[in-house]
Amino acid sequence: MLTEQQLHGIYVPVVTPFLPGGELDLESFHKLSASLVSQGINGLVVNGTTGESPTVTCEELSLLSAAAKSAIGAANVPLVLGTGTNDTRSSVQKTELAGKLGADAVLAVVPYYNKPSQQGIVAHFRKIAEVGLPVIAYEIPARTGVRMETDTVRTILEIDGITGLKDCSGSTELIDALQASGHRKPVLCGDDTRLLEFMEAGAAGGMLVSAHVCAEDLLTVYRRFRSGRPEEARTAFEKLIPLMNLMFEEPNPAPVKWLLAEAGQIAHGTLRLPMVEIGEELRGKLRGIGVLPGDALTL
Ligand SMILES: O=C(O)C1=N[C@H](C(=O)O)C[C@H](O)C1
Repeated sequence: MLTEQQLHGIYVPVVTPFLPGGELDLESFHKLSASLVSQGINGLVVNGTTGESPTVTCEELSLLSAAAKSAIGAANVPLVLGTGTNDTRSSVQKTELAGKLGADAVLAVVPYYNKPSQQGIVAHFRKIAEVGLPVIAYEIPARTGVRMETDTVRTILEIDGITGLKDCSGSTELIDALQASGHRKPVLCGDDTRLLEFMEAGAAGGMLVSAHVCAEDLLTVYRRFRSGRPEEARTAFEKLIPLMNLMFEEPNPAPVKWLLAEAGQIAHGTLRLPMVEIGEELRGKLRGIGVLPGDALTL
């Protein structure tokens, strides 16, 4: 079970590779996960936003979880499964399933689309936490359509079993307020280009789609910062920003899937509708960024 101390560093919300017909490509998933683990990442997140969770069935989640566990092997890398939906009952059922599958924690997004009140959001997280598996609450208002107030986040972080927060709120306002009021549960940054800004504000690391492509570089940034070398961390980090920006020039995970397929790290860049492949213009920009085979970024 994930502890607060383990919720630090660079977590990777791994893509869910599909075959051209849309079926799971477990072979690519296993290969990619094993490669990320061997690069020293601090946590593997399956079925997050980047994993196209709205399209993944419970049966598929079970297969992905087994493949992820096999890829992790004996490494000390926590497995986090995305179980959040906009229906509390189904989020609880998926979290129970995650427990049976041997996950170390779950990632539960703020309910999207149905626009719950702040009290409703707290009640949702209480129910999920009651399952007994560590929960990482996931704030991403640009996707969910509802923003948690700071007091709501404080209340949620005080619930037993809520281990920390993944913050994709778009600024450090929330983490600044949490730090100012003495809240110490770990916060992971989910906005790739803001990782350093968040760590300066007290974040324990990041859960970042870019880590598929530059895990070792992000780990270098993280370690330099944590060992008291912020300027060296910044020098390394700034080199990654153009790549990170391209990862969001079309909706995530389409850019990263295209790049991983082009680099031969997954067999196909297939997405499930309503996500579609990136266009020619972005392909050209990604080809020019210097991360395809033989072009590794060096910090
Ligand atoms: O899947 C995730 O976890 C992430 N989702 C964010 C998004 O898709 O907007 C981005 C972040 O890098 C990780």
